[in-house]
Amino acid sequence: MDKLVIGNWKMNGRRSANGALLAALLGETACNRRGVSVAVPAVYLADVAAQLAGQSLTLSAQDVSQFADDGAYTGEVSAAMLAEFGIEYVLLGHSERRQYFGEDNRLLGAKFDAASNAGLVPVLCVGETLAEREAGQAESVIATQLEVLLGRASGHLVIAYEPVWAIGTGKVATIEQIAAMHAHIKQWVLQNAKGADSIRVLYGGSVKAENADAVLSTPNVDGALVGGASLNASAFRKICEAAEKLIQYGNSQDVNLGC
Ligand SMILES: O=C[C@H](O)COP(=O)(O)O
Repeated sequence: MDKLVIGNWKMNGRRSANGALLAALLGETACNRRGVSVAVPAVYLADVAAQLAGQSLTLSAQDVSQFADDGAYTGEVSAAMLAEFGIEYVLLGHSERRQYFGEDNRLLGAKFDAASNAGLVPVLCVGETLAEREAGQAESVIATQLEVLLGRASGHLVIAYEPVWAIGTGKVATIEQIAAMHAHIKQWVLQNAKGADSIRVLYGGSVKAENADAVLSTPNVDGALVGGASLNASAFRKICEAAEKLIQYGNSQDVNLGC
């Protein structure tokens, strides 16, 4: 059973510290393997791509331009440019980008198409705020965010469920909350986005070394999107080890949704 782990560095890093962190991760078989990736700030892509050359740990991006073709889009980074650096996954619609940059379904649809057409694997991030959850709106909010996939689902979909109230707070969602929402997401995709060959749903929101086993062994959790802990080699290694252990021994609790 695959357990994808993506470390999202967010807007963190300096060249020397990045090199030391990656050197530590590359020395760990649990981290330097297919199924583990680091999403780094765009300015460091060349550095990191060079250091990861020939390694199994892969490079991912945190965003991509909605404009597919080169042109007068100051400050943007196109999917074709990312593809030149061997990018595997590209995060789309992270809650921080929705919050600070107003990313909505229309924009994310264009980003999704640009990424897919360039051969990158989009990771569509969805998540509700605490107010939405407390109002009983969590599943409807997620369903609305998933509508980006309408007419676009094909190949191997990756979705990251990241309850906004669990990001960076140390307040990880309960296993029951995670299990319920991951099943909801997979059912929604099965019913509304029938073109998908497969769907993986990652959990993100205060995943740490101490909770990784429980989170990753939750039904319908296919991996983790890790923020803060990905900046610490020891913590990230322990999360990757938890994922690797489950790959070896399997996790047959997942609901078979036939996709
Ligand atoms: O992309 C990662 C998520 O925002 C989770 O971040 P966190 O692990 O620091 O809570």
